[in-house]
Amino acid sequence: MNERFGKTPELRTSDSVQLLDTTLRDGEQAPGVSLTPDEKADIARALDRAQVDYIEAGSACTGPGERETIKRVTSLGLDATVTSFARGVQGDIDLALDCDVGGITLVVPASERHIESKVGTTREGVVQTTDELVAYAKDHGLWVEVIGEDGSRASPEFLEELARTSHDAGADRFCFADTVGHTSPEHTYDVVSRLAEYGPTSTHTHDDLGLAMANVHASLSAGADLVHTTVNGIGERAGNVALEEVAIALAHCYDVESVKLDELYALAQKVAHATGVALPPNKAVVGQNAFTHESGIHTDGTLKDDAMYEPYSPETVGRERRLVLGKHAGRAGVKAALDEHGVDATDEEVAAVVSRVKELGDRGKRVTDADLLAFAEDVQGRERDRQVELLDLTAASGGGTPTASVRLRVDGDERVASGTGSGPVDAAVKAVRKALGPDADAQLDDYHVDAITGGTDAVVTVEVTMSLGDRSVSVAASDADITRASVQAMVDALDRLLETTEATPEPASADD
Ligand SMILES: CC(C)C(=O)C(=O)O
Repeated sequence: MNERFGKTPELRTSDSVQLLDTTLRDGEQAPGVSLTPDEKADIARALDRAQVDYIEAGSACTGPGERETIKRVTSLGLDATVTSFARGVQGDIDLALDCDVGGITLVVPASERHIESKVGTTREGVVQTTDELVAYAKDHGLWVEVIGEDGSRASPEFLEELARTSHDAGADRFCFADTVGHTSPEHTYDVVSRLAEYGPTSTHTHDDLGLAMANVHASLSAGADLVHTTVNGIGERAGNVALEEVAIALAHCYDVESVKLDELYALAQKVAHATGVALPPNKAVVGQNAFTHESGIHTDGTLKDDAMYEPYSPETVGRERRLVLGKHAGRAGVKAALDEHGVDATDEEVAAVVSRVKELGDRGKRVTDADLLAFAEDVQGRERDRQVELLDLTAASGGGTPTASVRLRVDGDERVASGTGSGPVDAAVKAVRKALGPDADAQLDDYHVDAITGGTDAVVTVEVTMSLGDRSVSVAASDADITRASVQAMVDALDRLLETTEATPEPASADD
């Protein structure tokens, strides 16, 4: 998949890398994140669709609720091996066994801090417990990975002793853990090389210094062949290494397959939605901007050759490329956007629209399709008759079922409709759809709210992207009332979409 000069670099020892995804355990330990059993089951299915090898579903020792959830995941019949986190006590292994897991990640203290201050034991005690518990778990048919917690602050000699003990007792793997995300790739390389001498080795990295990914690569070059990841990199504090970044880097730089790449975006969105941890726009692979081009130079280059400013195609990870307009827009991008909306424009007209787009962009505004089309109409001296206009909106919520009614002007006639929904915006949107009927059955592709000012009296801007057939438009509207801004944006988007349709949309019948 990679276009490079020379040979594909090889990972030193492993040409196949497995992933253990811990979104449902370490990811859920991110502050403010709590997943319902349904959400965990849903995410586990998505991880399995992506062909992740191991799914850490939670910590069975957390309580009865968590155990029910882990059981729910183990009962899904996934291809992945479902594991539970277990502390170094037999009771935790028994609780994991009650949940029918296929394996455990058995965590024992490795640094002096964890051995003495946290657990209150000795190195000898840790070695003996590890030996006994690995044997116990293996006797009960489990896949066992021993994790030396705080391994990056532990004595490398002691880690070696723990790795040797674990493998001698029958463990399937030993994991190097940079628990506080503080170590360097050089230290990681050194320690993991030593651990890999004793048997299969994994790596668990955190991003406190922004080095989680570098430490994964140091681990793999040093002989590790399993990486702990979380979707979108969520996890304790600054988070863990992100599954999607590990997977694409392995494929792109080393031609090593780990998971199904085209499932990554859907997976990222599912996790962002369930956890409430939004994707930063500039996030690698899954951020809104990862395949979006705005500047004139980049847009022009991309229109000439898709790969001009992209390392790999967006389809690889289940996404699409977007060209957007803003203060850096150039002629090629504006011309392409006008063509897309069926607007013919001379070079002079395109130049005039470019200045208007830049002017709006300079004021820090997002330039929507509706803005672009309005500029083009103005520059070309065209008057446009609106087909659909919002005349009035009333919405009620609080207590009973949220309801809304709208009065629209559609091709000169007034129409009134009402609807109910999960909230006032949903109810109002349903009322608009009812008033316009099936001909205006456009799909809402994106709905985005921004508060322009702080406080409860903030003006909000709602931006919607809607599509009808193969046409799509984005429109923004601002108001102090979020329902009104939403409905106005949607009505304006429908008006733009219906512009090229000859027919007047017929209202929905009572049964629709
Ligand atoms: C692997 C475990 C104990 C962990 O979450 C960590 O070390 O960060």
